[in-house]
Amino acid sequence: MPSPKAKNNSGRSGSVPGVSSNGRYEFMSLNRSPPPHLLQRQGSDPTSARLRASESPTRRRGSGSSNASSSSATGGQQLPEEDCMRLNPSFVGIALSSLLAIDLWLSKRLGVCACEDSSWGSIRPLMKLVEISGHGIPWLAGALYCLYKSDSAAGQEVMLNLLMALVMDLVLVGVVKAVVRRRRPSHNRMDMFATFSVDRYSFPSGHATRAAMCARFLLAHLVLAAPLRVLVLLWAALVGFSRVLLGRHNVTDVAFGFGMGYCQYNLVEMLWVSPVGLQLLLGQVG
Ligand SMILES: CC(C)=CCC/C(C)=C/CC/C(C)=C/COP(=O)(O)O
Repeated sequence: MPSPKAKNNSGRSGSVPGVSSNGRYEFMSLNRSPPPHLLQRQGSDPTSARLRASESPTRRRGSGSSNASSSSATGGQQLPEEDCMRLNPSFVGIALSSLLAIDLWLSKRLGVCACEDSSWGSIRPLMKLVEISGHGIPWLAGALYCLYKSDSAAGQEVMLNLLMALVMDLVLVGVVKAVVRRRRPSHNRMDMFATFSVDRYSFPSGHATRAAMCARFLLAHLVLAAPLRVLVLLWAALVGFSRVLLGRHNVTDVAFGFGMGYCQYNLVEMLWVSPVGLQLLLGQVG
């Protein structure tokens, strides 16, 4: 929009704002005759001409076939579609790109253990221990071991369901990573222990999904004492936070991972294998 100052100036110097053939506002002198396509757009009434000039680019573009025909008749250029998009970006687009920019900036700032030389590089070995505590292999091995050692039907049922939950988590995270294909942050060092090929992608954080899902599982079925319940929650939060500190993930990867892991537990409850189902399963296996 032309500024009020410009409008006043135009009143004094005899200039009026107009829309040029390339879609941008420009001032032209009343002393010179305007191009024919502007003459046709503005008509004789200056008020309506100003109103038309203040319309959004999209509205201007779609305000009637007469414009298109006048522009083509006069040899004026049509505004390319992608220029219109840039001139009138959607609110959702702006919100998403802003969120992405904040995410990248924040993740880079928080990646203080990304390497030994980083500002908090000295606690990197500790963060790598936290990383291993949320890795798939110790969890799968632990659940298998407990299933093997458990002598009660109830214990076997819980461990079997935990094992299935862990496998389901690996599959779901693998699928989402393969679809989204978001690269890990540039400051990440790819020195992770035992990864699949999809683990070169960062969205969502597999450690965060597992931590959230397993925390809910433990709280629902295994850990009853209040202090231990707090410890489980702290562990899950630390696993997620360590992913960003180590530079493995952006903040949004971990946030989405926590949400996804939380929802995965609902799926585990829905697909829960009961003692009857377990007997049938074991009968078929045995
Ligand atoms: C028995 C078997 C096939 C186990 C595979 C366990 C495995 C390699 C899990 C991958 C865990 C991992 C490194 C996930 C990546 O986590 P992010 O938090 O970096 O996404």
